[in-house]
Amino acid sequence: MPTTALQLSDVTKKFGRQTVLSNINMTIQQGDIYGLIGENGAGKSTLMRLITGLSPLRSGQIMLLGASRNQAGYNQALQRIGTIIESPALYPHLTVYQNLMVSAKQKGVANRQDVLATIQFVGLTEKTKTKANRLSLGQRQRLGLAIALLAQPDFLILDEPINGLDPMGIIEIRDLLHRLNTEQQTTILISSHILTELYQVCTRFGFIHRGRLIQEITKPALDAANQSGIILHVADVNAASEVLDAQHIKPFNVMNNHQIIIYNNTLDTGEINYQLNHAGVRVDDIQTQSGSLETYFTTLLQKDDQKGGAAS
Ligand SMILES: Nc1ncnc2c1ncn2[C@@H]1O[C@H](COP(=O)(O)OP(=O)(O)OP(=O)(O)O)[C@@H](O)[C@H]1O
Repeated sequence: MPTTALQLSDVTKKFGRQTVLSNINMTIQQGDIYGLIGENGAGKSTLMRLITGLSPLRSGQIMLLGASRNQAGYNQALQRIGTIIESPALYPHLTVYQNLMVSAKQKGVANRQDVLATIQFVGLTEKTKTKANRLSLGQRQRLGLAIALLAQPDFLILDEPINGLDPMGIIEIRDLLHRLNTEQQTTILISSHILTELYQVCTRFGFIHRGRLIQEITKPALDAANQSGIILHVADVNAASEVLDAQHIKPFNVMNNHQIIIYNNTLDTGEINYQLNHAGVRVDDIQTQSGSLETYFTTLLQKDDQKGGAAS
């Protein structure tokens, strides 16, 4: 039986009259790398701030590593997590080593060897004596990650940790997270707008839209759902939809004025092309492809919008 690392039950958050999070129910098992996906303003950071105690919880329940958000034990649970929420808070005029030492002292884990080992782990050994304000954005992100890792957390909560990194930097952070997860069984909650990257890193996904968690799905289930897709570019999506309906070609989704996705790439594209042409619908392009996390996400949002979903 997997052990639950984090459980949110009916978590709602309001700023004034605006409901920013609405009845969030979310589960992260120990060992998960859980990707939190949502558009700008969907509520990802707010959720992470609630979990990490940076924002008061007034409605709902959060259980973190067995401790309830409303009880004293929660502070001990928080000591077992490492976080990057928004930009890592660094002392610009202190060196990499000094920044880490300050944090290590605050966390009660100040030990020169451990600090140096953490610097090495995130690939900053050459920058040990460099001041934080002389680091590149990617190096600052890595320093932030090093600070999060100092107390050897069981659980990492990372809000946009690969923001602004170059491709090599992204790969390095990906490897690092994989290593933490496999070698130290660290559970990870991570948000990013770079969905191709999240897809590579995560074992589960949660999709948040306008403050509601509209779906949680494991990577294998996502792959299964994503397996097939025929992308049609047509002159008239309404006419094309009628033909697809009439021919019982389904399921499909109209993506925009010119694009339809048929979620079944075992169908014969030549036959579909023929049927559409036969009905007088101009087909500009037709191709099969494996679905991406991005396609899955945008389709999910569109379906949710069609249902009229909103937090308030
Ligand atoms: N302190 C605050 N006071 C009032 N409104 C806030 C506050 N913090 C966030 N919000 C609002 O809550 C909503 C969700 O913001 P949040 O930062 O959680 O989104 P996000 O999903 O992290 O977005 P992004 O991807 O852009 O970082 C937004 O509409 C935002 O304006």
